[in-house]
Amino acid sequence: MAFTTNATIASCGGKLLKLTHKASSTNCDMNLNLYLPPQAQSGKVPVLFYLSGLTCTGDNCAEKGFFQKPASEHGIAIVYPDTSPRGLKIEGEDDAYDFGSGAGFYVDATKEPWTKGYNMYSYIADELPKALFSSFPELDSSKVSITGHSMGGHGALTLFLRNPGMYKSCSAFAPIANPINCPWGQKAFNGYFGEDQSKWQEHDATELVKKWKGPLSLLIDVGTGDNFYKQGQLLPENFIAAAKEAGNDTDITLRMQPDYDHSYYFISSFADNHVSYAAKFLSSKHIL
Ligand SMILES: N[C@@H](CCC(=O)N[C@@H](CSC=O)C(=O)NCC(=O)O)C(=O)O
Repeated sequence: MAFTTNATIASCGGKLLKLTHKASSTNCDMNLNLYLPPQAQSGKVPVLFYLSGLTCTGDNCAEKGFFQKPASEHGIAIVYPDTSPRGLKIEGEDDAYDFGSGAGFYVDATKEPWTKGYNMYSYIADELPKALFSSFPELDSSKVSITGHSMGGHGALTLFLRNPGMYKSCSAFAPIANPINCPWGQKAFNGYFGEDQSKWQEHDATELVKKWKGPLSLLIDVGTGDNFYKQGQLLPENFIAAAKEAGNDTDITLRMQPDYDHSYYFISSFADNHVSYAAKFLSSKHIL
């Protein structure tokens, strides 16, 4: 068994499993939470990955995101991964909230010493799903969607746009939508990639959407009271403008939610909408 189950917690009629496994891409043991809805006891269930933001582990959203209730109603499993490797003993790893531990940015670092395990792109896109699908036969590997918050919203958008067909749908809460043009993204990309701007562009949702071919559906929520939005860390308008310019057949819904901030009060207020959105695409009846 690839995973150790540290706890099994009853939640909304299903089970929240607190798991640990040894990951080669991140060069350390990784913790995560997996929510199995009640429907998983009698058949395969679709899977929604939730990527968390800066400073988070898989616990923040599992505890206060309010995803389990709608996931139980729709019969969807939720995967809540960690946001970086931990304890690699890289100098400076724990010095800042927005770089290193808790801030893996869902990229594979190309700059030393971060190459030692800061490979959250490969971990989320490849190693973790493979491990989960081989250990949990109740998870349907053909029906996978992705969502995320802030740094995790950037992760959700970029993984979706870089891997056409891998995910049935994508949505995001307050995503860092144009990291190459905001302080958080510039710090992270400079740290993980160095000055190679081509690498930066490969992990920028606004650059990636310009190259997207064919129809594109997305749901994005941002709060008008979000201080990080006001400081120019999120830049959702740049993403929308790039998608329009690219002339794609787009169905991108950007909802500016009045007064909401960047916190889990915001996420929990719209979690049911994002699970329902994924459910529509994960349903076998939905035609892509
Ligand atoms: N401590 C920092 C801000 C950290 C923060 O707000 N993290 C957000 C995600 S921000 C983008 O990725 C978060 O989800 N925090 C966890 C929580 O439970 O709220 C500062 O003071 O600026």
